[in-house]
Amino acid sequence: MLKVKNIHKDFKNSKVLKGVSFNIEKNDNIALLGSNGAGKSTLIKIISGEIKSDIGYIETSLDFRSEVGIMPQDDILIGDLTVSEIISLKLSMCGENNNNYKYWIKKVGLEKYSNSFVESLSGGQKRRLSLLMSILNSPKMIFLDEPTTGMDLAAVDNFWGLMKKSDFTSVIITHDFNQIDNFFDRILILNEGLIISDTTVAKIHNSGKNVEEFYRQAVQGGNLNDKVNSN
Ligand SMILES: Nc1ncnc2c1ncn2[C@@H]1O[C@H](COP(=O)(O)OP(=O)(O)OP(=O)(O)O)[C@@H](O)[C@H]1O
Repeated sequence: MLKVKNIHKDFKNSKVLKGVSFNIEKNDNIALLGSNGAGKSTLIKIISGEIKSDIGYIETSLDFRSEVGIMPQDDILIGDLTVSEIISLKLSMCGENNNNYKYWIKKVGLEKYSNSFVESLSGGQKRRLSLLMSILNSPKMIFLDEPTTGMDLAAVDNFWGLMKKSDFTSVIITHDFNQIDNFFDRILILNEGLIISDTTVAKIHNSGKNVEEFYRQAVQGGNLNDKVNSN
């Protein structure tokens, strides 16, 4: 569905991405893992077109306006609109005029805030609204950058429950290792500007590890694909 080809990105003298390549196939649920500052958000911003790469390109036949949903790390919302106004705005920007959003607004638990101003929402409610904005037109593929940050426990549970019941092809940046083994089927680890591991959760489990153990070893000891694949 989408190919990431040889992406390089420098900021001033710092080489953040040094040749990142991978493919996303239909129905993949990919956890994009890496330490703070590894370049995960930068990669998502390049894929979504928010910033340009220095070298490399993205190949896809998907229409980013209507078929791809992006939830950035920082909420990009308009405070002096109401929740229902910002939803209508987003739907018209996607070229949509349907009632699908009524389904999703309930799913993220914001239905009673329809007439509230966005600026009056709490941090966790704004995060839920950002999530809603990325999925309300039922895109084929979603990129979520640390979606559960700031959410309370019930909202976090609700989020993972919603993801499990939905059939988005997804790439999610998360540090929530409690959920990774249950939800994702594929793991990408970004380390020092490169993908050091692109493997399946099934292979990790077959090697007798959980994803957290695999991740810790990968970032400490380099590429573990071979070790997992040989088991
Ligand atoms: N606009 C920018 N100008 C200069 N440096 C930047 C810019 N955006 C990101 N960086 C730097 O690029 C590096 C990667 O940042 P990025 O936000 O992509 O990391 P991340 O893996 O998403 O981290 P985290 O897990 O903390 O969110 C960091 O060192 C950051 O300071």
